[in-house]
Amino acid sequence: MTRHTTDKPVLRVLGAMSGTSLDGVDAAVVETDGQVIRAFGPSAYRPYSDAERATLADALGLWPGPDPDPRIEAAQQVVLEAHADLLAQFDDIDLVGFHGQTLAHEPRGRGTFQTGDGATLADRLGVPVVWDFRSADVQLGGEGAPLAPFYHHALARHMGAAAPVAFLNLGGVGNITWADPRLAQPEAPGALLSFDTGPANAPLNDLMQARRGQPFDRDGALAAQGSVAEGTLEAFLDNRYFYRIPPKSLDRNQFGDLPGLVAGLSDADAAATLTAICAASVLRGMEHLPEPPAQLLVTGGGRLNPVLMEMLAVSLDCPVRPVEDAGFDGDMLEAQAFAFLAARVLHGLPTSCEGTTGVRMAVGGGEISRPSTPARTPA
Ligand SMILES: Nc1ncnc2c1ncn2[C@@H]1O[C@H](COP(=O)(O)OP(=O)(O)OP(=O)(O)O)[C@@H](O)[C@H]1O
Ligand SMILES: CC(=O)N[C@H]1[C@@H]2OC[C@@H](O2)[C@@H](O)[C@@H]1O[C@H](C)C(=O)O
Repeated sequence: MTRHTTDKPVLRVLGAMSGTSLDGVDAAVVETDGQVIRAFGPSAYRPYSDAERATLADALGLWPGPDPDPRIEAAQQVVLEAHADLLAQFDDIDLVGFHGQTLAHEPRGRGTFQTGDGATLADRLGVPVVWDFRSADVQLGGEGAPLAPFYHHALARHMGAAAPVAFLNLGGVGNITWADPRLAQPEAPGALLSFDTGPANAPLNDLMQARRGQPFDRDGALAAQGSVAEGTLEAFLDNRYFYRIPPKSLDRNQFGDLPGLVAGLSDADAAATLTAICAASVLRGMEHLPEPPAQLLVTGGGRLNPVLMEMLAVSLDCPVRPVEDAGFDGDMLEAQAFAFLAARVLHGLPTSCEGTTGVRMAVGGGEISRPSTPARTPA
């Protein structure tokens, strides 16, 4: 499919994201030339089974070494099968953007590691796959994350925004993007600033699993019954991460054992305090933005938590809204981002820059794997 909007062909790209919450794989189609969003296509979700999630959780924090590690191999297999299963359901796809599952992230140390073999996936699907999006950025001195900001910039322009917009993603970890749509190119100095804000849902999920045997605090129901332990919150906010100048990024468990920090509290107070820890991290992050945004658009599962959204709304000066208010899909926005980024990689365009990851020069990260045998054409 080759329709032209700018100087690059518009492709029908399928993006897939397996996030830090370990809940499942999101997949979504975007029609794009990597610069302009032509249309949003279908999407689908494939949850991990409890056994698959346990296999992934077992491999968190592991790095590939000289000898194969069976825990990493098992995680890689889970990621491959879940993606092959889900992505095969889509028709007429020109290109796949495959994020994989982050197992470890240490940009100032050992690097960044997303498990998932794009070459095998390309063979299985019979479609070219762009993958390993983060390594090149880290190799050039960047944080390797967040990478959705170039897509956020395209969304801000797509919605016709005339003033800076902030996008807040509340997944397992939180990240924020300040995007100025008045600048046409995302890599232009001043067009973007982004960074990870702190822990978002991951510690609350871990608490719910440990204390209630539930995967998350649905609708903030437990937190709504509790009170925030202000001393614990203050102690948490002492962390030097909040004083670091962005760009900056986080590993899922970099703040240590947060459920342990609230161990002495009742279930409800512990949930309220971990929810407040997420909101307060965002407030700290907002202080680093170049100027207050006209609005804060919230994506990711945390936007569905009314207690968390209320904590944000009462403390911020700008309107706080779910991305749906701007016509976007907050469940699929990151999968769409990796579709958009895949198109950029294929077209030789950058996917990160100094304002998004701190990388020295704008870089297009991602390996392109083409199927080694042509796709079967139906008889
Ligand atoms: N109705 C709800 N009420 C409260 N929390 C919710 C609700 N729905 C989802 N969540 C939270 O959102 C999480 C999933 O968010 P999301 O799918 O954005 O994460 P992810 O993509 O894995 O994360 P990341 O962006 O860190 O990679 C769930 O684990 C849960 O904590
Ligand atoms: C290393 C890594 O996988 N980071 C994820 C994680 O989940 C949220 C936050 O931490 C963000 O930095 C990033 O994902 C999003 C999709 C990003 O790169 O924009």
